[in-house]
Amino acid sequence: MSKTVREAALDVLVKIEKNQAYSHLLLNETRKNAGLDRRDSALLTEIVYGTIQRKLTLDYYLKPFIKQDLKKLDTWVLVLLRLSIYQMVYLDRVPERAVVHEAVTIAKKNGHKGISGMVNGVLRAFQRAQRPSFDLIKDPVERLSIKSSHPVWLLKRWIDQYGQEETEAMCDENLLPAPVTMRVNLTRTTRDEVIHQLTSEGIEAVAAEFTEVGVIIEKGAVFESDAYMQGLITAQDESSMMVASALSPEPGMNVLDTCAAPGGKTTHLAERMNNEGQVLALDLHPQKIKLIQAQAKRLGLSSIKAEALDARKLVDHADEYDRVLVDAPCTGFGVLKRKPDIKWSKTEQDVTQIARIQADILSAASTRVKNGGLLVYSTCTVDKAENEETIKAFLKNHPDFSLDSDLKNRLPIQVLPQRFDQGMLTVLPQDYHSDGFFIAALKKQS
Ligand SMILES: C[S@@+](CC[C@H](N)C(=O)[O-])C[C@H]1O[C@@H](n2cnc3c(N)ncnc32)[C@H](O)[C@@H]1O
Repeated sequence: MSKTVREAALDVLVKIEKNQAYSHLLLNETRKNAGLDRRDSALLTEIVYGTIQRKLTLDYYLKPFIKQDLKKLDTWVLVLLRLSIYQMVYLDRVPERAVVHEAVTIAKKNGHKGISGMVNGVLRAFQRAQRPSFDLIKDPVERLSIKSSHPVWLLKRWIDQYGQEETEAMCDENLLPAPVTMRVNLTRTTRDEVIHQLTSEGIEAVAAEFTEVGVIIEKGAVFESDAYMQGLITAQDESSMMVASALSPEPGMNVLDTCAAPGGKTTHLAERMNNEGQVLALDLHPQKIKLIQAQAKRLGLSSIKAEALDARKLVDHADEYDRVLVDAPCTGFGVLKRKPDIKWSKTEQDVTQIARIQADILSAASTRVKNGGLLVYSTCTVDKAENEETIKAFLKNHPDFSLDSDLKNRLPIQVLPQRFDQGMLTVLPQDYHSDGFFIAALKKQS
């Protein structure tokens, strides 16, 4: 029997709550399998992401109506209440009566009469009551945490690293929908031509503001478009597009991309090189190599070669490269707009643990840079322990490398002065409404 949108949303959210899946992968799979039409598919995405994104606020709203500790509720009951309240508070187009009715129907199907009665009682009482003010929360960090639905430990780190004002701006930005951004494949077309083609296919697209190869999709199923199928565009955030500018590879060069899957930056590098020279793309996970190969094929980039390898083993290799990219695995705290479950699944210990892996990859990758060549380190996190501190520790142990202050001149945007520190750039999500990102350019002595 096929599922309704809310039943599908409940299934996805319960799995994510139990840390059994990543939201974007599970949502893609559910959208494919549940046979939902485009409208229901969009509603499913909105309910799932919205409920995860606003989890702490939703629990704050729920608490006055539940006698026991929320943690003692069955996971599916708590999640059902959260997703219902999310719709009542944040989705104007869904009538509240319909939300309550469907929640009660689902509760009846999944549980016993007592549970459906409780769900009915809580949601009806919530409907009648006034929402509690956040001003009732005395502690300022806790207040921001509940209001913006970010964990306290993460806020403390950000306030320490960026100050109160930037942290609040980052929290506000993280609650906004992420833009759908495409990169134009300049080996095949121009930005104007792509926008023209997309428009003729019924897709609303405009030139991106900060990068010369970016296109923002305002409406339409871009991944089903001919322009996408013909390899004229690739999904990529504007911040992430800056990495290729930082690395500035030239046609004919020998380039190494050490953490490459699914190939967003590898393909950008090959496009910038006009498909001349070679880009060797590595990734730890053999099953991800075919993702890189598929993208290279779709975009017509024969200069890309993809292989499985733990980048930490590069010390044992002999080849040297003009340009080396370490787009390191990271906590992903810069992409909370797109992947809100990261807020709840990652811990402070993860930051420390991943910073160690980043340092090891960077150190091994640096052995493959030619004299006078360039090494770029990037992440989609805003945590300084994974960014500036990783670079500073690297420079201490590698006196043959120095920060390349010319990075600023290669970037496609006017960088906010406070975000640039010698050869290191931090983009906060609120700066350009793009992903939070870090890029450091390191030059090896000639
Ligand atoms: C941030 S993602 C890379 C995204 C990619 N550069 C892009 O633009 O599409 C980090 C990648 O590093 C890979 N990875 C993790 N540890 C690695 C290691 N020790 N060696 C090589 N790749 C690794 C992960 O599998 C993941 O695909």
